[in-house]
Parts: sequence; structure tokens; C-alpha cells
Amino acid sequence: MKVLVINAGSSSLKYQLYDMKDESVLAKGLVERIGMDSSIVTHKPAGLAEVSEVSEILEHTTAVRKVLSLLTDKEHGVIGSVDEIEAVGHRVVHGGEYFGESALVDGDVKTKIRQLFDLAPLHNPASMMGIKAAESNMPHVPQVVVFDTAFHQSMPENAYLYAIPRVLYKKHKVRRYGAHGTSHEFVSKAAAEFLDRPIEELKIISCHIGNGASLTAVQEGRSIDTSMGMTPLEGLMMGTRSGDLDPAIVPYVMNKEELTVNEVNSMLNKHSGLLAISGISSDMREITEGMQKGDANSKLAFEMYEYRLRKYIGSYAAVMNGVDVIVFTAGVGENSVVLRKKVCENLTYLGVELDEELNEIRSGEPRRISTANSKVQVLVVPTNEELVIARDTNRIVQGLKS
Ligand SMILES: Nc1ncnc2c1ncn2[C@@H]1O[C@H](COP(=O)(O)OP(=O)(O)O)[C@@H](O)[C@H]1O
Ligand SMILES: CC(=O)OP(=O)(O)O
Ligand SMILES: [Mg+2]
Repeated sequence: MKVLVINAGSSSLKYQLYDMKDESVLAKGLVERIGMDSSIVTHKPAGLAEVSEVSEILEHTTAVRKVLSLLTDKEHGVIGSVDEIEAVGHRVVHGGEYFGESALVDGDVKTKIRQLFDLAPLHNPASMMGIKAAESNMPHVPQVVVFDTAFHQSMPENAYLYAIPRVLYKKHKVRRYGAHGTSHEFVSKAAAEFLDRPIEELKIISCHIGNGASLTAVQEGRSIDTSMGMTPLEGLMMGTRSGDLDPAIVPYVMNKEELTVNEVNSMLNKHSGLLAISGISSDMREITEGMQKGDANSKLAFEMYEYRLRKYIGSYAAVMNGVDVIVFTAGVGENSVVLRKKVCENLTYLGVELDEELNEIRSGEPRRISTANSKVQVLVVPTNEELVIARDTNRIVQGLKS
């Protein structure tokens, strides 16, 4: 079965076409700057050269149409016709308490995803655009949604409740949901496999550090706490998100600066984090470069980012009464040698011993970066959220046939 995986952002759409016979990726790509003057489409068919073009793509339906035309293109295509795509899988960040697992898309599922727009304002509306775009271009193809929050539904009440009036949970479902669960689950399983240990015996701290960033304490293979909260704003300092702050700052700043709810939300989600502190960029590559060139603001941004990450690692070691494995994943976690080094240098009290040479090796495979004597195994495990989405989609759609 061929499965198209779509990860839609507000102005971008990432895609991968899988052949589930052997889980190979036939093609993958990205449509960026949807709705802006000139959109950029990048398409990489397996075994062929990448193609990139600038075109006018005003909304997600057109983006999906463009993807389908590239997938079936005479020169750059990998399938003869769109009919070969038997299912579409979508990443959806917020499933609230509705979804503890992936689901086949129907009217009810769409209504629930819409109800959760407020809880993931940067992500859920974009996913819905992706779903609608796929539906209008492939009306007879079954669609599956895979939720970032699903893996975290195992958290106990003492971890997911906030210490505020209980009525807010009862009336409005105010609680911790977390995110990046697909990734945390994938890398923690891969870590156990790499170590050849049953996951049930391991205490794992999974660090997904990309554009958005979150940590999860994984015990006996289940998420027992995670740093993102009701929305993906809580927890670590991120590219453009503040992460944790004193909640009293919000009304205080709103009052002093005469900001509306939308404005303060936008400030904390889009204009904070690395970007706000460095004044340069939300991208860790540019921050590291700035720091190495002696830019004081980039240095401070890096230090705050690392410091907060380390505080969370310490707190999750406390939550599990120990830690056997620390896993780094996603854009920053997989690539930033210097961030991993700084974090590990300050975790010697836990028994972490970094092997600096192993830390410098670049590879797309799971690997150990701690020494053979390190009490805690530190691993880099490339995440693959798309593969998990393709597997779930395949399983659910195959189930429809039987
Ligand atoms: N070599 C690198 N060194 C440091 N950071 C990197 C490197 N490569 C990528 N990144 C970071 O990874 C981030 C993107 O991570 P990714 O997991 O792809 O995010 P998302 O899926 O949220 O778009 C970028 O913002 C960039 O800061
Ligand atoms: C939930 C979240 O932060 O996702 P991303 O890292 O893709 O922005
Ligand atoms: Mg991501």
C-alpha cells in the first residue's frame, strides 16, 4: 500500500510518500511560503535529483494539488497516477482528551480537531487545512490522523493537573497534554532496541529539541510527565516560544503595554525564545555562529536555552528517581554537538560521562555519545515522525479492508 504522509504548518506543507511493502520512501518534499508572494516547492524523488521551483501557491489545496502533480510528473514523478495512493496520514498536534490513539478521519473527528484549535493555535488549524486539502484533491481516499498528544495520555493525574481550581479542568479541560508524543515514543523505543534492553526496565529522558522543544520522562515505556502543557508553549525555551514563565507576567504586561489576548499570545509564541534574547534569529545554527563570533546576545540566548534544558533533565531524573538513558533528537538534538556537550558537562552528578569524539560523529543512525563507563547512557536517535504516521495509517486502513 502507498501512503502519503502530510505534516501541514500554517505556511508550509511537508510530505512523504511511502511504499509500505518495505517502508521505503518513494519521494519527499516541502512546500514553503504558502499564501505569500512566491512559494518554494522542493521535491526529492528517491534515487533522483532534488528539484526546486518557485510558484504561486495561495492556499493548502493548491499545495496538495502541486504535490500530487509532482508525484505523478513524467520526469520527477514516482507513481503513474494519483489512484496509486491508497491512504493519507496527517500529523495533528492536539488531540485533547479525545484521542489516546490515531483515528480514521470522519465528520466527528474533524469536529473534535476544530474544537481544539484554541489549545494549539499554531498547529491544529494548519492540520485541518491539510486534511481539507487532501480531501478535496483525493475525495475517495481514506485519511488517518496521528496525534502528538496521544502518547502522553498515560500521564498520571498528579502530573497532568495544574494547581488551579478543579472546576477549570471539569468545565474547560484545562490540564497538561504535552506534544511531540509520536517522536518521544519512537525514539524511546528505538533507544531500548539500540541498547538491546526491554523498555519496561528503563528510565528514559527523551529530549525532542527542534523548532518546538519538549522533554518527556518515559518509564516502563510510558510517558509519565512531559514539559509542554495545555498548549505547546510551556516548558523549554524554544526558537520563538518563551517556555516557562511566571504566569503573573501575562496580566502585568497586558496591563502595562495595553495588549490584547491575541497580542500577548503572539508575543509569547512567535516573538520570544531564542529570537527575543539573541535579537538575531530563532535558528540554533545562527545562534551558535553568533556566539562563536563573540556576539554577547547570542551567547546569552544559548546559555539560557542550555540552562533550562538542564534544569528539566534534572527534574525528570527526580520524577523517576533516577535515569538510565538520555536521548537527544530532532533538528537541534540530532545536530548540535556544542549544545549536547554543554548539557552533558553539567550532568556529571547523575553519572553522565560524555565521549567527546563520539559526540562529534555525524550520522543518520542511532548512536551512543557517552563513554563505555558512563552510568547513564546518552544517545542520539534520529526521530521519524513520518514513518510512525505511515505505519499507523497503514494499520488502520488495512483494518478497514478485513
Ligand atoms: N547543525 C545544526 N546545529 C544546530 N541546530 C540545528 C542544526 N541543524 C538544524 N538545527 C536546528 O533544528 C531546528 C529545526 O528542527 P526540526 O526538528 O526540523 O524542527 P521542526 O520539525 O519543528 O520544523 C532549526 O530551527 C535549527 O535551529
Ligand atoms: C508541537 C510543536 O511544537 O511542534 P513543532 O516542533 O513541529 O513546532
Ligand atoms: Mg518537528
